[in-house]
Amino acid sequence: MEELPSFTVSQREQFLVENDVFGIYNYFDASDIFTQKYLCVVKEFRREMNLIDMDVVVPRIEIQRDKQLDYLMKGLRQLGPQFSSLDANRPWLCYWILHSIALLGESVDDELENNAIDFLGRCQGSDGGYGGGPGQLPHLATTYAAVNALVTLGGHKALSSINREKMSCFLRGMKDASGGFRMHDMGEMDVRACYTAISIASILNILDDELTQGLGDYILSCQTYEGGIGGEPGSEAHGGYTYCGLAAMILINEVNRLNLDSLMNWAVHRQGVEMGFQGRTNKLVDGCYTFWQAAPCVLLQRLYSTNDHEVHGSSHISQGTDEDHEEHHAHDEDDLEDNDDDDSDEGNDEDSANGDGIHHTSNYINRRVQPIFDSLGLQRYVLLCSKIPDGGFRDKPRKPRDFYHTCYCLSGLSVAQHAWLKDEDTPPLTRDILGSYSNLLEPVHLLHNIVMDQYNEAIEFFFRAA
Ligand SMILES: CC(C)=CCC/C(C)=C/CC/C(C)=C/COP(=O)(O)OP(=O)(O)O
Ligand SMILES: [Zn+2]
Repeated sequence: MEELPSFTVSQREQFLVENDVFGIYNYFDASDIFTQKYLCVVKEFRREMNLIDMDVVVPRIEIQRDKQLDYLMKGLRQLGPQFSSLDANRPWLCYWILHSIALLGESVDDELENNAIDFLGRCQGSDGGYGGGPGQLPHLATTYAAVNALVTLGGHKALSSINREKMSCFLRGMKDASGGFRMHDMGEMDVRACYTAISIASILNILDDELTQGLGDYILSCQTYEGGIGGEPGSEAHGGYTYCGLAAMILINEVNRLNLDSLMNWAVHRQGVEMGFQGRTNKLVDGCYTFWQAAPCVLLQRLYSTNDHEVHGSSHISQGTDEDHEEHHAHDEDDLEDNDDDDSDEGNDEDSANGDGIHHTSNYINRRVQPIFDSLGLQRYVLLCSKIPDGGFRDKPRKPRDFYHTCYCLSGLSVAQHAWLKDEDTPPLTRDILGSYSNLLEPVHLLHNIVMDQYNEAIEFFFRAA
C-alpha cells in the first residue's frame, strides 16, 4: 500500500490556518453580492424600524468603530483579574489602548486623561525612565510605552510630566560600551532596546552623539543572511526586530549601511497566501505583523525613492530623511507607479530637521506610487480574520482578542490605507481603502507609531523645551 505523505507539525498548523482563513474569505465572497446590493436598503429598513443597534446583517468588512471604542474605553477604565499577568506592562496597556483610540480619530474624556497622566507619573522612576507599574524598575520598553502614551494624550500636562533631564541620564545608563542598549539595569542588550532608546530620545529632543555612538555597528551586526534583522547578533530575522532596527537606523541617519535590497526582499516575502504577514520564515500569519512588517515595507519604499531621487537628480521627494547617503541604491520605480493617477508634480526638497540635525519625518514621494505589498489584501486579512465583531482584534481566527493585537492591527491597517500617499496632506483615494471610506484611520508616524497630529504637537513642544 502506498504510504500517505507525512506532514510536519508546522505544515499541519499551516493547513489549519489556511483552512480557517479561506473559509472566512469564501463565506464573505458568497455573501458579498447581497451585502453590496442590499446593504443600503437593509440599513434604511433597520433605521425605520428602530433596529439600528441590533446585529442584523452587519457588513463584516466594516471596522465597526462603536464596538472598537466600547472595548477600548472599558479596558482603559477597568481590567479584570485575568490581566494580573500583565502587571509589569501597565504603561503598555495605556499605550495600546490610547493609541488605538487615537487611530480611530477619537480621544478620551478629561477624567480618563487625568487618571492616565497621574498613573504614568507614578510609574516614572526617581532617576528617570518608567517602570511597568508604580515602584517597578525602569525599563526601556515600558518607558517607550509611557512616552508614546503621553504623547498620544498630548497637551501641556501630559508632555511636561516627562522629566527630560532624568530621562537623558536613564538612557545614558542603558547604553552599553559596545554601542547597543540594555533593556534595564544589568538587563539584556537587543535591537528592541536600541530602537526604544532612540525613539524616546528623538521625540523628546535629547538625541546626541553619545547615544548614537557605535549603535549603527551593533544593529548592522543583527542583519541576517535572509535580509531581515534579528534581536541580537546571530538570531533569526524577525518582523518585530526588523521594524526596530530599520526605524532606529533611519533615526540615527545610518540606514544606508544596511543591505536594503535584501531587507526589502525579505520583508515583502513575509506576506503569505492568507494576505496577512508572518513574523519570520515558515511561521504562521499573525495580525500584529500587519504593522511590524508593513511599516518597514513603506519605509523602504520611501528610502528607495529618496535614493533614486539623489542618483537621478529628479525632484519627486517633498521631505528627506537622510542627506548623508554613502551608498546609493538606484532603483527603477516606474514599474511601481500608479499610472492612471499619475499627477506627479514637482516637489520642493524641504527637509524636516527638528532642531537636533536628525531628520524625523519619513519620506513622502510627490506622486502616487503603488505599495510593494498587497495593501488591499492585507486590509482584508485584518478586517475579516483579525477583527472581532464585538470589538477588538486578534492574531488569527480561533484566537481571542487582546489590546496588543488591537493596537498593532489598527496601526498596520492605517499604514496599509496610507501606503499610496504621496504626501502628508493628501487623503487616500476611495480605492485605497477596503470597505467604506469610513474605515479610514488616522495616519501614523512610521518611525514612532504615533498618530501624526500628536507627533507634530510633541515635536513642537520638545523643540521649545530644549
Ligand atoms: C517596540 C518594541 C518593544 C517592539 C517589539 C517588537 C517585537 C514584536 C518583537 C517580537 C518578539 C518575538 C521574539 C516574537 C516571537 O514570538 P513568537 O515565536 O510567539 O511568534 P512567531 O511565531 O510569529 O515568530
Ligand atoms: Zn501577534
